[in-house]
Amino acid sequence: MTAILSEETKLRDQIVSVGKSIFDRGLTFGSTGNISARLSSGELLMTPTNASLGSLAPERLSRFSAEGVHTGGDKPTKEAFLHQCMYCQQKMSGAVVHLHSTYAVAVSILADIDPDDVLPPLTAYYVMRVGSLPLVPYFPPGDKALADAVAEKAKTSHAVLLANHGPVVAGKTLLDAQYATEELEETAKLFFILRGQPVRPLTGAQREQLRG
Ligand SMILES: O=C(CO)COP(=O)(O)O
Ligand SMILES: [Zn+2]
Repeated sequence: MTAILSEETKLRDQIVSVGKSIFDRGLTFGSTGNISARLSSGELLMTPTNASLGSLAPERLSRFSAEGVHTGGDKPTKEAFLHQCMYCQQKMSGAVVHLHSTYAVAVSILADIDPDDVLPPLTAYYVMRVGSLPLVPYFPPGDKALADAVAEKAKTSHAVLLANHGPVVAGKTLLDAQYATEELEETAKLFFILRGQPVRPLTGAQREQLRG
């Protein structure tokens, strides 16, 4: 019992510190974005709706049973279904991060991107941490249809980009999900810096080497 409590306490504190770090560096703003993390019991902790990631309280995080029932804490994020879909499709995931990070959102609004894989493989770390990034068609935030559309794309990718909205990224741990989301945002920024210039993305063989 003590071990279970301490795992949960540590995870609650980690969600709060990751949220603050993300918010303080302007990677999401206002009350946008949400974070969830999975306990070894299968229960989920999630950020509450309308909460700023910069000032989360560990004891107020929403809690879900392994069966997906809200069992405690404040009213959960309106994207709770979306987070649950990511865990269903990406079985090894221990955490999911969703942000409204500016450059990734900007990419999600462009008319001429490849919906199967939005960003080119510009750097090794992008390939290592993100890999591929399918675009999920637009649905309003919190719409159950958005969660269903995410489930479809998340079958093949742990990172997806919501059209006219922002990224959703699953990771084995909360830090993995955080780092991958940050890598995605920086690559979106590079994409804009380099737009209109001839670029030399990583080749297929270079990508394979990183995956190997
Ligand atoms: O990013 C958001 C919706 O997509 C924020 O919603 P919540 O405040 O309900 O978490
Ligand atoms: Zn959102």
